[in-house]
Amino acid sequence: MGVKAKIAPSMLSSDFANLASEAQRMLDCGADWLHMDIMVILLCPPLLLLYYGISILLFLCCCRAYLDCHLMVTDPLAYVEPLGKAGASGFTFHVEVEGENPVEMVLVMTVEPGFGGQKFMPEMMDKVHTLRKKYPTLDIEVDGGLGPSTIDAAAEAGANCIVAGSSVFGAPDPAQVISLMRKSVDEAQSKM
Ligand SMILES: O=C(CO)[C@@H](O)[C@H](O)COP(=O)(O)O
Repeated sequence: MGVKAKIAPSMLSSDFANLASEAQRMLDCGADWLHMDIMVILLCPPLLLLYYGISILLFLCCCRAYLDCHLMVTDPLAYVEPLGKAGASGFTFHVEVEGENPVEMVLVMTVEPGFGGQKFMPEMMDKVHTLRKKYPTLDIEVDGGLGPSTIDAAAEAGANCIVAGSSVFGAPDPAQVISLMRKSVDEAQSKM
């Protein structure tokens, strides 16, 4: 058995006016984590900012800080090479995956960030596959376009942390979607 599946509904697809109850609903449906895009507050009208800001602060109080590294769609995998190995170029930040202060998770974006409901980019799976081969115990997260029709591609490439917004919040039975995605990750991990 490889790494544990962690299913993280993206709160970007939730009802923002009821953030706390939406979060609880997802936890009741079996979510392991709740994914929050902080960029959302930049898009809020000023009067709503305070309300959302307080909600988000309360929400974050219940969260564990996670040391991670994001790979945007156009970011090369070399960003997460160990420091000494890849060397640091003038404009590139390299992040240690192994060593004294390793990252705990690498997030491979599978859409351009901004909004939910976008199409999954299967070509990003090469990054996931390469990372998984190199780092068998690393938490590898994918975010964007994940749902019942795309989960197998991500799971088979080696992703174990799954961020999913519209497929979970838009489902008549979110618990069933969460469970299906967990099963796909568990099955893929059991073969690794
Ligand atoms: O960061 C983002 C998009 O910017 C994601 O967290 C989305 O919220 C995922 O939504 P779906 O693609 O699953 O609908």
